[in-house]
Amino acid sequence: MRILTAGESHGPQLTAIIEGLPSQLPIDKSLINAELKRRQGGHGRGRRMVIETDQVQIVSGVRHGKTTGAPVTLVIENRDWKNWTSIMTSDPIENPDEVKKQVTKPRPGHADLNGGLKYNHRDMRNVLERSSARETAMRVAIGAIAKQFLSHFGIDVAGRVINIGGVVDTETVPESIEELKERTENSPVRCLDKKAEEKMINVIDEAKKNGDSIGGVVEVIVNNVPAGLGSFAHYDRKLDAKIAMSVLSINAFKGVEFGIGFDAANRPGSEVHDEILWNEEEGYTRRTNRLGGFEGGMTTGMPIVVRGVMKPIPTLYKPLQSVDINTKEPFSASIERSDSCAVPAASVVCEHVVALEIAKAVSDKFAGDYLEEKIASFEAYKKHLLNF
Ligand SMILES: Cc1cc2nc3c(=O)[nH]c(=O)nc-3n(C[C@H](O)[C@H](O)[C@H](O)COP(=O)(O)O)c2cc1C
Ligand SMILES: C=C(O[C@@H]1CC(C(=O)O)=C[C@@H](OP(=O)(O)O)[C@H]1O)C(=O)O
Repeated sequence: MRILTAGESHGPQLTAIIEGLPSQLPIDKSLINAELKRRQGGHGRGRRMVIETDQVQIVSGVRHGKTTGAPVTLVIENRDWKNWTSIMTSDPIENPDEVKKQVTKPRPGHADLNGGLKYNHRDMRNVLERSSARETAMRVAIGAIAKQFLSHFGIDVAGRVINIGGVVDTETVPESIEELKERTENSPVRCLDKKAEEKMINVIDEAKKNGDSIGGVVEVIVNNVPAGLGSFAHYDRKLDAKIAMSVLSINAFKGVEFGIGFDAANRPGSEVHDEILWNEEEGYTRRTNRLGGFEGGMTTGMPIVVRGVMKPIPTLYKPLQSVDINTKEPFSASIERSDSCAVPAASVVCEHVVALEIAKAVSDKFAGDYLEEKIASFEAYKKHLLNF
Protein backbone atom coordinates (compact mmCIF):
# COMPACT_ATOMS: atom_id res chain seq x y z
CA MET A 1 0.00 0.00 0.00
CA ARG A 2 1.32 3.47 -0.84
CA ILE A 3 -0.07 6.66 0.62
CA LEU A 4 0.47 10.31 -0.06
CA THR A 5 -1.18 13.25 1.70
CA ALA A 6 -1.17 16.90 0.68
CA GLY A 7 -2.77 20.16 1.75
CA GLU A 8 -2.17 23.26 3.85
CA SER A 9 -3.82 23.93 7.19
CA HIS A 10 -5.56 27.09 5.91
CA GLY A 11 -5.70 26.09 2.24
CA PRO A 12 -8.87 24.87 0.55
CA GLN A 13 -8.54 21.18 1.41
CA LEU A 14 -6.53 18.16 2.52
CA THR A 15 -6.09 15.39 -0.05
CA ALA A 16 -4.86 11.79 0.14
CA ILE A 17 -4.25 9.06 -2.39
CA ILE A 18 -4.25 5.46 -1.16
CA GLU A 19 -2.90 2.93 -3.61
CA GLY A 20 -2.96 -0.83 -3.04
CA LEU A 21 -6.26 -1.48 -1.27
CA PRO A 22 -7.83 -4.72 -2.50
CA SER A 23 -11.00 -4.47 -4.56
CA GLN A 24 -14.41 -5.44 -3.13
CA LEU A 25 -13.70 -3.78 0.25
CA PRO A 26 -16.93 -2.14 1.49
CA ILE A 27 -16.29 1.47 2.54
CA ASP A 28 -18.67 3.11 4.99
CA LYS A 29 -18.20 6.89 4.80
CA SER A 30 -20.21 7.46 7.97
CA LEU A 31 -17.67 5.41 9.96
CA ILE A 32 -14.83 7.59 8.60
CA ASN A 33 -16.75 10.74 9.55
CA ALA A 34 -17.40 9.37 13.04
CA GLU A 35 -13.63 8.90 13.53
CA LEU A 36 -12.97 12.43 12.22
CA LYS A 37 -15.42 13.75 14.79
CA ARG A 38 -13.65 11.85 17.58
CA ARG A 39 -10.34 13.49 16.57
CA GLN A 40 -11.86 16.95 16.78
CA GLY A 41 -12.95 16.49 20.37
CA GLY A 42 -11.28 16.34 23.76
CA HIS A 43 -10.78 18.86 26.53
CA GLY A 44 -8.15 21.50 25.74
CA ARG A 45 -8.78 22.04 22.04
CA GLY A 46 -8.73 25.59 20.66
CA ARG A 47 -11.23 27.65 18.64
CA ARG A 48 -10.29 26.19 15.25
CA MET A 49 -12.24 23.08 16.12
CA VAL A 50 -15.40 25.19 16.46
CA ILE A 51 -14.96 26.31 12.84
CA GLU A 52 -14.24 22.87 11.33
CA THR A 53 -16.71 19.98 10.97
CA ASP A 54 -14.52 17.45 9.22
CA GLN A 55 -16.27 15.34 6.59
CA VAL A 56 -14.56 13.10 4.06
CA GLN A 57 -15.32 13.05 0.33
CA ILE A 58 -14.27 9.96 -1.60
CA VAL A 59 -13.55 11.15 -5.12
CA SER A 60 -12.00 8.07 -6.73
CA GLY A 61 -11.50 4.31 -6.35
CA VAL A 62 -14.86 3.50 -4.74
CA ARG A 63 -18.00 2.67 -6.69
CA HIS A 64 -21.35 1.54 -5.29
CA GLY A 65 -19.80 1.51 -1.81
CA LYS A 66 -16.88 -0.83 -2.61
CA THR A 67 -13.25 -0.32 -3.63
CA THR A 68 -12.54 -1.09 -7.28
CA GLY A 69 -8.79 -1.72 -6.92
CA ALA A 70 -7.97 1.72 -8.38
CA PRO A 71 -6.31 4.40 -6.20
CA VAL A 72 -8.69 5.84 -3.59
CA THR A 73 -8.64 9.64 -3.32
CA LEU A 74 -9.93 11.33 -0.18
CA VAL A 75 -10.68 15.02 0.33
CA ILE A 76 -11.43 16.93 3.54
CA GLU A 77 -12.33 20.59 3.09
CA ASN A 78 -10.98 23.27 5.42
CA ARG A 79 -13.92 25.43 6.42
CA ASP A 80 -11.43 27.99 7.75
CA TRP A 81 -10.13 28.56 4.18
CA LYS A 82 -12.74 31.25 3.55
CA ASN A 83 -11.26 33.28 6.46
CA TRP A 84 -7.71 32.88 5.14
CA THR A 85 -8.14 33.16 1.38
CA SER A 86 -6.60 36.64 1.22
CA ILE A 87 -3.57 35.81 3.37
CA MET A 88 -3.03 32.53 1.54
CA THR A 89 -3.35 33.93 -2.00
CA SER A 90 -2.35 37.64 -2.15
CA ASP A 91 0.95 38.41 -3.80
CA PRO A 92 3.10 40.39 -1.31
CA ILE A 93 4.70 42.35 -4.17
CA GLU A 94 1.35 43.44 -5.55
CA ASN A 95 -0.11 43.87 -2.05
CA PRO A 96 2.67 45.20 0.20
CA ASP A 97 0.23 45.34 3.13
CA GLU A 98 0.23 41.56 3.12
CA VAL A 99 3.95 41.61 3.98
CA LYS A 100 2.95 42.84 7.42
CA LYS A 101 1.09 39.58 7.89
CA GLN A 102 4.10 37.43 7.07
CA VAL A 103 5.30 35.11 9.80
CA THR A 104 8.78 36.28 10.80
CA LYS A 105 8.70 35.31 14.49
CA PRO A 106 9.50 31.60 14.87
CA ARG A 107 7.93 29.71 17.77
CA PRO A 108 10.28 27.58 19.87
CA GLY A 109 9.13 23.96 19.59
CA HIS A 110 7.40 24.34 16.22
CA ALA A 111 8.85 23.73 12.74
CA ASP A 112 8.96 27.48 11.85
CA LEU A 113 12.66 28.32 12.14
CA ASN A 114 14.19 25.06 10.87
CA GLY A 115 11.71 24.91 7.99
CA GLY A 116 12.41 28.55 7.10
CA LEU A 117 16.17 27.98 7.14
CA LYS A 118 15.94 24.77 5.14
CA TYR A 119 13.56 25.93 2.38
CA ASN A 120 14.63 29.60 2.43
CA HIS A 121 11.17 30.87 3.37
CA ARG A 122 11.36 34.30 4.95
CA ASP A 123 7.58 34.07 5.38
CA MET A 124 7.46 31.08 7.67
CA ARG A 125 3.75 30.66 6.96
CA ASN A 126 5.01 28.49 4.09
CA VAL A 127 6.34 26.14 6.77
CA LEU A 128 3.65 26.24 9.42
CA GLU A 129 0.84 25.62 6.93
CA ARG A 130 2.13 22.14 6.20
CA SER A 131 3.83 21.33 9.52
CA SER A 132 0.48 21.94 11.27
CA ALA A 133 -1.24 18.94 12.79
CA ARG A 134 -4.20 19.76 10.56
CA GLU A 135 -2.69 16.98 8.44
CA THR A 136 -3.63 14.46 11.14
CA ALA A 137 -7.28 14.80 10.07
CA MET A 138 -6.34 13.04 6.84
CA ARG A 139 -4.22 10.47 8.69
CA VAL A 140 -7.37 9.58 10.66
CA ALA A 141 -9.50 9.28 7.51
CA ILE A 142 -6.92 6.92 5.99
CA GLY A 143 -6.66 4.96 9.25
CA ALA A 144 -10.45 4.69 9.39
CA ILE A 145 -10.33 2.86 6.04
CA ALA A 146 -7.53 0.68 7.44
CA LYS A 147 -9.78 -0.17 10.41
CA GLN A 148 -12.60 -1.16 8.05
CA PHE A 149 -10.18 -3.42 6.17
CA LEU A 150 -8.91 -4.97 9.44
CA SER A 151 -12.44 -5.70 10.65
CA HIS A 152 -12.68 -8.44 7.98
CA PHE A 153 -9.78 -10.19 9.71
CA GLY A 154 -11.31 -9.76 13.18
CA ILE A 155 -8.59 -7.23 14.14
CA ASP A 156 -9.73 -4.40 16.40
CA VAL A 157 -7.89 -1.21 17.43
CA ALA A 158 -8.63 1.11 20.38
CA GLY A 159 -6.80 3.81 22.26
CA ARG A 160 -6.82 5.77 25.48
CA VAL A 161 -5.01 8.54 27.33
CA ILE A 162 -2.90 7.38 30.28
CA ASN A 163 -1.11 10.58 31.34
CA ILE A 164 -1.76 14.29 31.01
CA GLY A 165 0.77 16.66 32.55
CA GLY A 166 1.93 13.98 35.01
CA VAL A 167 -1.57 12.90 36.13
CA VAL A 168 -1.56 9.15 35.46
CA ASP A 169 -4.54 6.86 34.85
CA THR A 170 -3.45 3.63 36.52
CA GLU A 171 -6.66 1.69 35.75
CA THR A 172 -6.05 -1.63 33.98
CA VAL A 173 -7.46 -1.99 30.50
CA PRO A 174 -10.71 -4.00 30.44
CA GLU A 175 -10.46 -7.31 28.59
CA SER A 176 -13.26 -6.35 26.22
CA ILE A 177 -12.11 -3.81 23.66
CA GLU A 178 -15.76 -2.73 23.27
CA GLU A 179 -15.81 -1.74 26.96
CA LEU A 180 -12.55 0.18 26.50
CA LYS A 181 -14.05 2.07 23.57
CA GLU A 182 -17.28 2.86 25.38
CA ARG A 183 -15.62 4.10 28.56
CA THR A 184 -13.03 6.30 26.82
CA GLU A 185 -15.71 7.68 24.49
CA ASN A 186 -17.57 8.98 27.52
CA SER A 187 -14.52 10.80 28.89
CA PRO A 188 -13.56 14.33 27.76
CA VAL A 189 -9.90 13.33 28.15
CA ARG A 190 -10.37 9.77 26.82
CA CYS A 191 -9.14 8.06 30.00
CA LEU A 192 -10.69 5.26 32.08
CA ASP A 193 -10.41 6.39 35.70
CA LYS A 194 -12.89 9.10 36.70
CA LYS A 195 -10.67 10.52 39.47
CA ALA A 196 -7.72 10.84 37.08
CA GLU A 197 -10.09 12.40 34.54
CA GLU A 198 -11.05 15.20 36.93
CA LYS A 199 -7.40 15.90 37.75
CA MET A 200 -6.41 15.85 34.06
CA ILE A 201 -9.12 18.40 33.26
CA ASN A 202 -7.83 20.63 36.09
CA VAL A 203 -4.23 20.35 34.86
CA ILE A 204 -5.32 21.39 31.34
CA ASP A 205 -7.41 24.31 32.65
CA GLU A 206 -4.57 25.47 34.90
CA ALA A 207 -2.08 25.39 32.00
CA LYS A 208 -4.50 27.35 29.81
CA LYS A 209 -5.07 29.94 32.55
CA ASN A 210 -1.30 30.40 32.85
CA GLY A 211 -0.87 30.84 29.08
CA ASP A 212 0.92 27.50 29.01
CA SER A 213 0.35 24.11 27.35
CA ILE A 214 0.53 20.49 28.47
CA GLY A 215 1.47 17.10 26.98
CA GLY A 216 0.93 13.47 27.95
CA VAL A 217 1.02 9.80 27.04
CA VAL A 218 -1.43 7.79 24.90
CA GLU A 219 -1.79 4.03 24.57
CA VAL A 220 -3.08 1.98 21.64
CA ILE A 221 -4.18 -1.64 21.85
CA VAL A 222 -4.65 -3.96 18.87
CA ASN A 223 -6.54 -7.22 19.50
CA ASN A 224 -6.72 -10.48 17.55
CA VAL A 225 -3.50 -9.96 15.59
CA PRO A 226 -2.12 -13.30 14.32
CA ALA A 227 1.49 -14.24 15.13
CA GLY A 228 3.99 -13.60 12.33
CA LEU A 229 3.11 -10.18 10.90
CA GLY A 230 6.29 -8.24 10.08
CA SER A 231 9.65 -9.97 9.72
CA PHE A 232 12.97 -10.57 11.47
CA ALA A 233 14.76 -10.91 8.13
CA HIS A 234 15.47 -7.29 7.29
CA TYR A 235 15.54 -4.08 9.36
CA ASP A 236 12.91 -2.24 7.33
CA ARG A 237 10.43 -5.13 7.48
CA LYS A 238 10.26 -5.15 11.30
CA LEU A 239 6.68 -4.23 12.14
CA ASP A 240 7.41 -2.78 15.59
CA ALA A 241 9.93 -0.44 13.95
CA LYS A 242 7.37 0.63 11.34
CA ILE A 243 4.79 1.31 14.04
CA ALA A 244 7.37 3.29 16.04
CA MET A 245 8.10 5.43 12.98
CA SER A 246 4.41 6.06 12.40
CA VAL A 247 3.79 7.05 16.03
CA LEU A 248 6.81 9.38 16.02
CA SER A 249 5.54 10.95 12.81
CA ILE A 250 2.52 12.36 14.66
CA ASN A 251 3.14 16.05 15.35
CA ALA A 252 4.68 16.61 18.79
CA PHE A 253 5.29 12.90 19.54
CA LYS A 254 8.72 12.37 21.07
CA GLY A 255 8.91 8.74 22.25
CA VAL A 256 7.43 5.28 21.75
CA GLU A 257 7.36 2.11 23.85
CA PHE A 258 5.84 -1.36 23.54
CA GLY A 259 4.46 -3.30 26.53
CA ILE A 260 6.51 -2.53 29.65
CA GLY A 261 8.76 -0.44 27.36
CA PHE A 262 11.51 1.53 29.09
CA ASP A 263 10.82 -0.30 32.36
CA ALA A 264 12.53 -3.35 30.78
CA ALA A 265 15.81 -1.66 31.72
CA ASN A 266 14.94 -2.05 35.41
CA ARG A 267 14.06 -5.77 35.43
CA PRO A 268 15.87 -9.12 35.02
CA GLY A 269 15.05 -11.21 31.94
CA SER A 270 12.84 -13.57 33.94
CA GLU A 271 10.51 -10.61 34.60
CA VAL A 272 10.50 -9.36 31.03
CA HIS A 273 10.14 -12.29 28.61
CA ASP A 274 6.74 -13.87 28.02
CA GLU A 275 6.67 -17.64 28.66
CA ILE A 276 5.32 -19.81 25.83
CA LEU A 277 2.28 -22.05 26.39
CA TRP A 278 0.27 -24.29 24.05
CA ASN A 279 -3.30 -25.63 24.02
CA GLU A 280 -5.35 -27.38 21.37
CA GLU A 281 -7.97 -24.64 20.86
CA GLU A 282 -5.63 -21.64 20.61
CA GLY A 283 -2.27 -23.17 19.63
CA TYR A 284 0.65 -21.14 21.02
CA THR A 285 -0.09 -18.45 23.62
CA ARG A 286 1.88 -16.51 26.23
CA ARG A 287 1.54 -16.44 30.01
CA THR A 288 2.10 -12.66 30.03
CA ASN A 289 2.34 -9.87 27.45
CA ARG A 290 5.13 -7.75 28.86
CA LEU A 291 6.73 -7.22 25.44
CA GLY A 292 3.52 -5.73 24.07
CA GLY A 293 2.97 -8.26 21.28
CA PHE A 294 6.38 -8.20 19.53
CA GLU A 295 9.47 -10.40 19.32
CA GLY A 296 12.02 -10.17 16.49
CA GLY A 297 10.07 -7.50 14.60
CA MET A 298 7.10 -9.88 14.34
CA THR A 299 3.79 -10.12 16.16
CA THR A 300 3.53 -12.85 18.82
CA GLY A 301 -0.24 -13.25 18.59
CA MET A 302 -0.74 -11.39 21.87
CA PRO A 303 -2.39 -7.94 21.79
CA ILE A 304 -0.14 -5.15 20.54
CA VAL A 305 0.31 -2.53 23.27
CA VAL A 306 2.05 0.64 22.10
CA ARG A 307 2.44 3.97 23.86
CA GLY A 308 3.54 7.38 22.62
CA VAL A 309 4.52 10.51 24.50
CA MET A 310 3.37 13.91 23.24
CA LYS A 311 5.25 17.04 24.26
CA PRO A 312 3.28 20.16 25.25
CA ILE A 313 1.92 22.27 22.37
CA PRO A 314 4.56 24.82 21.19
CA THR A 315 2.30 27.84 20.60
CA LEU A 316 2.08 29.56 23.98
CA TYR A 317 0.30 32.66 25.19
CA LYS A 318 3.12 32.98 27.72
CA PRO A 319 6.17 34.40 25.90
CA LEU A 320 9.25 32.24 25.32
CA GLN A 321 12.42 33.84 24.02
CA SER A 322 12.82 33.91 20.25
CA VAL A 323 14.21 36.22 17.55
CA ASP A 324 12.43 38.08 14.72
CA ILE A 325 14.24 36.91 11.56
CA ASN A 326 13.99 40.37 9.93
CA THR A 327 15.05 42.65 12.80
CA LYS A 328 17.09 40.00 14.69
CA GLU A 329 15.52 41.56 17.79
CA PRO A 330 14.15 39.40 20.61
CA PHE A 331 10.36 39.50 20.84
CA SER A 332 7.58 38.43 23.13
CA ALA A 333 5.26 35.91 21.57
CA SER A 334 2.13 37.47 20.14
CA ILE A 335 -1.17 35.96 21.19
CA GLU A 336 -2.35 33.38 18.69
CA ARG A 337 -5.18 30.89 18.53
CA SER A 338 -3.97 27.46 19.67
CA ASP A 339 -4.83 24.24 21.43
CA SER A 340 -3.62 24.14 25.04
CA CYS A 341 -3.71 20.33 25.13
CA ALA A 342 -4.33 17.98 22.22
CA VAL A 343 -3.43 14.68 23.92
CA PRO A 344 -7.02 13.28 23.78
CA ALA A 345 -7.21 14.13 20.06
CA ALA A 346 -3.74 12.69 19.52
CA SER A 347 -4.84 9.38 21.07
CA VAL A 348 -7.36 9.09 18.21
CA VAL A 349 -4.63 9.95 15.68
CA CYS A 350 -2.34 7.34 17.24
CA GLU A 351 -5.02 4.63 16.91
CA HIS A 352 -5.30 5.39 13.22
CA VAL A 353 -1.60 5.49 12.34
CA VAL A 354 -1.14 2.16 14.14
CA ALA A 355 -4.20 0.71 12.34
CA LEU A 356 -2.67 1.70 9.00
CA GLU A 357 0.63 -0.04 9.74
CA ILE A 358 -1.19 -3.23 10.77
CA ALA A 359 -3.39 -3.04 7.67
CA LYS A 360 -0.30 -2.71 5.46
CA ALA A 361 1.30 -5.73 7.17
CA VAL A 362 -1.89 -7.82 6.79
CA SER A 363 -2.22 -6.77 3.17
CA ASP A 364 1.45 -7.65 2.46
CA LYS A 365 1.24 -11.07 4.09
CA PHE A 366 -2.11 -12.29 2.78
CA ALA A 367 -1.97 -12.27 -1.00
CA GLY A 368 -4.90 -11.30 -3.18
CA ASP A 369 -6.22 -8.53 -5.40
CA TYR A 370 -9.76 -8.73 -4.01
CA LEU A 371 -10.83 -8.89 -0.38
CA GLU A 372 -12.18 -12.45 -0.36
CA GLU A 373 -8.90 -13.71 -1.85
CA LYS A 374 -6.97 -12.13 1.02
CA ILE A 375 -9.42 -13.53 3.59
CA ALA A 376 -8.96 -17.05 2.14
CA SER A 377 -5.18 -16.68 2.47
CA PHE A 378 -5.61 -15.47 6.06
CA GLU A 379 -7.88 -18.44 6.96
CA ALA A 380 -5.33 -20.90 5.53
CA TYR A 381 -2.58 -19.25 7.59
CA LYS A 382 -4.70 -19.48 10.76
CA LYS A 383 -4.97 -23.25 10.19
CA HIS A 384 -1.18 -23.40 9.77
CA LEU A 385 -0.74 -21.59 13.10
CA LEU A 386 -2.90 -24.19 14.87
CA ASN A 387 -1.18 -27.16 13.20
CA PHE A 388 2.39 -25.96 13.70
C1 LIG B 1 -3.91 16.87 17.29
C2 LIG B 1 -2.77 17.87 17.42
C3 LIG B 1 -3.07 19.22 17.57
C4 LIG B 1 -2.04 20.15 17.68
N1 LIG B 1 -2.36 21.46 17.86
C5 LIG B 1 -1.38 22.39 17.96
C6 LIG B 1 -1.69 23.78 18.15
O1 LIG B 1 -2.86 24.17 18.24
N2 LIG B 1 -0.67 24.66 18.23
C7 LIG B 1 0.65 24.26 18.12
O2 LIG B 1 1.54 25.09 18.21
N3 LIG B 1 0.96 22.96 17.95
C8 LIG B 1 0.00 22.02 17.87
N4 LIG B 1 0.34 20.69 17.70
C9 LIG B 1 1.76 20.31 17.69
C10 LIG B 1 2.55 20.82 16.48
O3 LIG B 1 1.89 20.47 15.27
C11 LIG B 1 3.98 20.22 16.48
O4 LIG B 1 4.60 20.47 17.69
C12 LIG B 1 4.79 20.80 15.32
O5 LIG B 1 4.31 20.28 14.08
C13 LIG B 1 6.31 20.55 15.39
O6 LIG B 1 6.61 19.20 15.28
P1 LIG B 1 7.31 18.37 16.46
O7 LIG B 1 6.70 18.86 17.74
O8 LIG B 1 7.01 16.94 16.18
O9 LIG B 1 8.78 18.67 16.44
C14 LIG B 1 -0.67 19.72 17.63
C15 LIG B 1 -0.39 18.37 17.47
C16 LIG B 1 -1.42 17.43 17.38
C17 LIG B 1 -1.10 15.98 17.23
C1 LIG C 1 -6.33 22.47 12.55
C2 LIG C 1 -6.03 21.56 13.46
O1 LIG C 1 -5.11 21.72 14.44
C3 LIG C 1 -4.25 22.82 14.38
C4 LIG C 1 -2.86 22.31 14.61
C5 LIG C 1 -1.91 23.40 14.80
C6 LIG C 1 -0.47 23.08 14.72
O2 LIG C 1 0.33 24.02 14.74
O3 LIG C 1 -0.12 21.90 14.67
C7 LIG C 1 -2.33 24.70 15.08
C8 LIG C 1 -3.74 25.08 15.20
O4 LIG C 1 -4.15 25.65 13.97
P1 LIG C 1 -4.87 27.06 13.89
O5 LIG C 1 -3.76 28.06 14.05
O6 LIG C 1 -5.52 27.13 12.56
O7 LIG C 1 -5.86 27.09 15.02
C9 LIG C 1 -4.62 23.86 15.44
O8 LIG C 1 -5.96 24.22 15.35
C10 LIG C 1 -6.68 20.25 13.48
O9 LIG C 1 -6.34 19.47 14.40
O10 LIG C 1 -7.54 19.97 12.62
